[in-house]
Amino acid sequence: MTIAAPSEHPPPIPHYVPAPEAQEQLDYADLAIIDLAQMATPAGKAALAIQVRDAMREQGFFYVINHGYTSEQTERMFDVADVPFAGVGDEEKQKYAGKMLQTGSYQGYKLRQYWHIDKGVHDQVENYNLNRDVTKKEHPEAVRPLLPEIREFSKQNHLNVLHPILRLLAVGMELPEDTFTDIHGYNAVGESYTRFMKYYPRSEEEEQKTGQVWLKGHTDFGSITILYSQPVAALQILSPDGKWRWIRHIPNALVINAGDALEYLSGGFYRGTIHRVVQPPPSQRGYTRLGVFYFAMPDDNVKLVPFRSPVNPVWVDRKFSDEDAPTMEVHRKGRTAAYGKTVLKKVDGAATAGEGFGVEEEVINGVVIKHYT
Ligand SMILES: O=C(O)CCC(=O)C(=O)O
Ligand SMILES: [Fe+2]
Repeated sequence: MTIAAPSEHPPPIPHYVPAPEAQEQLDYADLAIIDLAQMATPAGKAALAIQVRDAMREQGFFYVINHGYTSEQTERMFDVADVPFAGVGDEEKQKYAGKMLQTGSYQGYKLRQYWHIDKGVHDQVENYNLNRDVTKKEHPEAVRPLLPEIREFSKQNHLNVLHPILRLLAVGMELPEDTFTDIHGYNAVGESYTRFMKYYPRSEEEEQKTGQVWLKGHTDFGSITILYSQPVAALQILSPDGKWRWIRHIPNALVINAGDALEYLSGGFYRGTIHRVVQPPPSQRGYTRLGVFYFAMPDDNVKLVPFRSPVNPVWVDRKFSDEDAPTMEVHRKGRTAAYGKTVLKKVDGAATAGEGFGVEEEVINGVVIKHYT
């Protein structure tokens, strides 16, 4: 399959109108805003490296602005993102469903009700995932004319967002600037991918049984997650003081966080921050919530062993030794196949996450994975 260059006149598609911004005063996380335009000068870059290092170590989440896409381009991507959901019928969706359990890969649809959330309640969220090499799989008919744009979008995220951030993170721990970009090749074998995600309103019964949790607290398993800010408040991060705080919408900003792979590679210098998705506040209930993401991960053959650096010579609470460290391929397959499908074991939440927290565990490839409620 060959994919044409993006056309100057992209195919017309319906416009996705998101919910209005939340009316409520919510307890928002106070996150740093990283201006990538400052990368243009050496002094700006040095200052950014410090900002990114501190933001990543203190909160684990930050915003990025001036990433290269205009508001119009971002808005168009949200329209594109809705096509696999609103523009494809149920039967065709089934045909392109991902085979997570069999392949450990997310490519294709994750249909509604696939993940178990709590007390027999399953999720109400659809995903459509595409490898940055969009020719790796077949796509539903309505998506095919949009592949040139989606491929450009992945490339933009990989080269103009992910790579600059990885350079700043390497400098932040006094490693050569290309330490992390070298193992996140755009053309290498690996699964960095674009995800479109649509949450649908749930029934009152589902909300009650799950304590309004749509997606349990978790860390992402890749290295960096890029989320395109959208208006429906629902994403919360576990702040350093142990409180869940909301992520505020900043138009055309990106929300960035680290996942487990970066924690392993940095020897715990940067950590995967726990986040979850809950029912939106009353003023935004009854709307769908459309998400656009780029999930980045190291190349498949990368062994997830820490890079020692002058600021981080040893890793004290590491989960496995160098010899036992999995490759990214093994790590992602284990996490993808198991997610939402295994029986979780309840553990003493107060001891791990603080008073009032429920924690459940599962063991994947010998590593304990926690889920927080
Ligand atoms: O929908 C969101 O805002 C976050 C989703 C998320 O955490 C994930 O897909 O890993
Ligand atoms: Fe996540």
